Amino acid sequence: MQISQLSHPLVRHKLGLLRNKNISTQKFRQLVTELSIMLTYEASRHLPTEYQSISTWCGDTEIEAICGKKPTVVPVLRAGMGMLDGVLTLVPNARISVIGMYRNHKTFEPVIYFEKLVKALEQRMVYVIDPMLATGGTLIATIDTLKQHGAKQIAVLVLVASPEGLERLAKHHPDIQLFTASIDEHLDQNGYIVPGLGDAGDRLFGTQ
Ligand SMILES: O=P(O)(O)OC[C@H]1O[C@H](OP(=O)(O)OP(=O)(O)O)[C@H](O)[C@@H]1O
Ligand SMILES: O=c1cc[nH]c(=O)[nH]1
Ligand SMILES: [Mg+2]
Repeated sequence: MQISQLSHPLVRHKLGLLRNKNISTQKFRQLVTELSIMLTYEASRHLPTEYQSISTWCGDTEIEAICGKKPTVVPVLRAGMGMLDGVLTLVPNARISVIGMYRNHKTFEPVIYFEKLVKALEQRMVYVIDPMLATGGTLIATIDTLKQHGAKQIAVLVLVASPEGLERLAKHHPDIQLFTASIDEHLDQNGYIVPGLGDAGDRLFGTQ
């Protein structure tokens, strides 16, 4: 699995702001959007382009345009929804495939409760978005599902990843790319990332 941890000062700064438990729900959402834009910028680096002829004020010229089937972005409900605006800011024509999954509080096993995917996944770049990669169970199950439906080129965008979750995900899905703003210290006994962000879904939706 190819792992990219963003080292840009804006990413480090905004992630630091996000870790503060005293920020408002509105501020938390805004920072998640800004970080998602930067993750998308990195993750979309390898989209293919082709040359096209256009007319300009000074005559005809060749420009580069992104080509191929439109990418699909896959927010993992709920918390992944918080990253969607950021991704669509840079890739506004992306198709949206939704997977709903929550983690059982005792076993940490993922439970799938919604699935609506776009067609022709095998021809698209697939961007999976979820702020937290903790035990890795949710993303392993999400990618299992996407591959069963034909997805081949998969990149995962997370804000914070645990070393334990990364190792597990890499074992199950060595062929994917992963982009993260931070690889944190460890998981605690409740399956939370330390220092992490706390419960990202609750902080985004204001349900804590
Ligand atoms: O790597 P894992 O151990 O599987 O944990 C990570 C998952 O847990 C959180 O979702 P949660 O279950 O809290 O659902 P929510 O998004 O509805 O809050 C988070 O958004 C991930 O989807
Ligand atoms: O630290 C964690 C782990 C799982 N889900 C979260 O929202 N935060
Ligand atoms: Mg949650």
